[in-house]
Amino acid sequence: MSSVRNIRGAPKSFILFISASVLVVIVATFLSRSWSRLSLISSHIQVPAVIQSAAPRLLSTPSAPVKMSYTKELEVAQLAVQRATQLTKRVFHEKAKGTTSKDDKSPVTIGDFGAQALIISALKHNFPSDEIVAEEEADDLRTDGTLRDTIWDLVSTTKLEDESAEGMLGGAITDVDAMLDVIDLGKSTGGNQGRIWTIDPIDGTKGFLRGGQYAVCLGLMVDGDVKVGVLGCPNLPVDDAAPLTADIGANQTDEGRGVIFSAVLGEGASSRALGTGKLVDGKPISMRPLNEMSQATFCESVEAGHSSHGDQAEIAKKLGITQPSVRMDSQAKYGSIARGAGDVYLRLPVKKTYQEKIWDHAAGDLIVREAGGQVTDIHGKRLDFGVGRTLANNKGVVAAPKDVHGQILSVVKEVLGVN
Ligand SMILES: Nc1ncnc2c1ncn2[C@@H]1O[C@H](COP(=O)(O)O)[C@@H](OP(=O)(O)O)[C@H]1O
Ligand SMILES: [Mg+2]
Ligand SMILES: [Mg+2]
Ligand SMILES: [Mg+2]
Repeated sequence: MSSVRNIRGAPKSFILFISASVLVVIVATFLSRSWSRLSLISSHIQVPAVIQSAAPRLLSTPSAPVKMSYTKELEVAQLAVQRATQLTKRVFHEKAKGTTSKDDKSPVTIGDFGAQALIISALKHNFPSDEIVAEEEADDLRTDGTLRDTIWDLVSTTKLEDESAEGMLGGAITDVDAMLDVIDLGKSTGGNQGRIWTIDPIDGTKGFLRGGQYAVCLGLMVDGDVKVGVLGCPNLPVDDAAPLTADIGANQTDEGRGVIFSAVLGEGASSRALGTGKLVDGKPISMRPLNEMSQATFCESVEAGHSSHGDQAEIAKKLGITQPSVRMDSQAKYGSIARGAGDVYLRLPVKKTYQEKIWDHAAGDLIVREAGGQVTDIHGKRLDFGVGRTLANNKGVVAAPKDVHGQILSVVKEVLGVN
């Protein structure tokens, strides 16, 4: 009796509060059941395969997330390349580039050494047991104090503007001796076992010195197969649709220039503006469809000593191509055809004995293949990155859209007289 009397005697506001709470519980229960039913239905909806492959991140359902491979490797590689280009851009705009000559008479600058130090330091911080095949070594810097100190000056003052991005790369190298040791970590002999990064800190050093195109290149091979490729091209237009030219104008401004191309095996290729801090968003790239062979734009090296201009011109003529080729230094050629600014990249041997270096091709080869292209040597063999520091099993390069690669290759073989 007394309890009934208590409820009856309760204030109106208390009764209102209890009723509202009960209502909230009922509504919440209903919503949560409907949501799980909705999730169940959505997990049974079949998304067309073509859409799934184009936008795996967007269409992944909570029950079956699409797994992206090498996510950390890709992010570290892109940030490391972005940081290294900060250094190379400083040197590019300097008159004195600290150029010396290597044993093979090819040039190397303070930019090459500095970029290699910064990239290896980032890789070692994140993937300490991975091997590295890099172009440069520190021998000359150990005997030339002035050169060493100039490079240390650059390396110790180059960092990404975003703290978390810089932190991801492990921050600064501790001292000048550590820098020399870091540069020399790139001496792996390569091969087809395990994880091996390959670095070209400045590809197209001659272009870099001429005020032309160059690229900072990084690739990850696993058991001899390239899985991740990144190219930083500070002097190419950001705009994927910009007309193809290697020229950057007389006043060499950075305005509207600087692009990173990247690819992960099986996941497509993309481009994004080269920044100074965090990575900006990228967008997918693909080679352009070539309806008429006569309309194709060919890319080739500026240096006649690196690729035969005469053979290339004869091949183009036989294919009915009338436009002159676009000459461009570095792997910027691979990036340019991958985004459809050009169509075909030919690298035709000049010397029979020359072996192409893996760092000159690893990233570009993957980026073009992931953008819908095919890359082979002049015999039609895939580039083999698993036989050491050079492409000892290959001669030259033929990179073209998949559907016309065979047609171009047969003319290459005919002109060069090879099988
Ligand atoms: N005789 C030769 N044939 C082919 N490539 C050569 C060569 N001599 C040097 N190279 C390579 O050509 C690269 C530049 O390529 P490109 O002509 O497409 O710009 C150089 O890279 P580095 O500039 O990193 O040394 C170097 O490794
Ligand atoms: Mg070189
Ligand atoms: Mg190179
Ligand atoms: Mg180089």
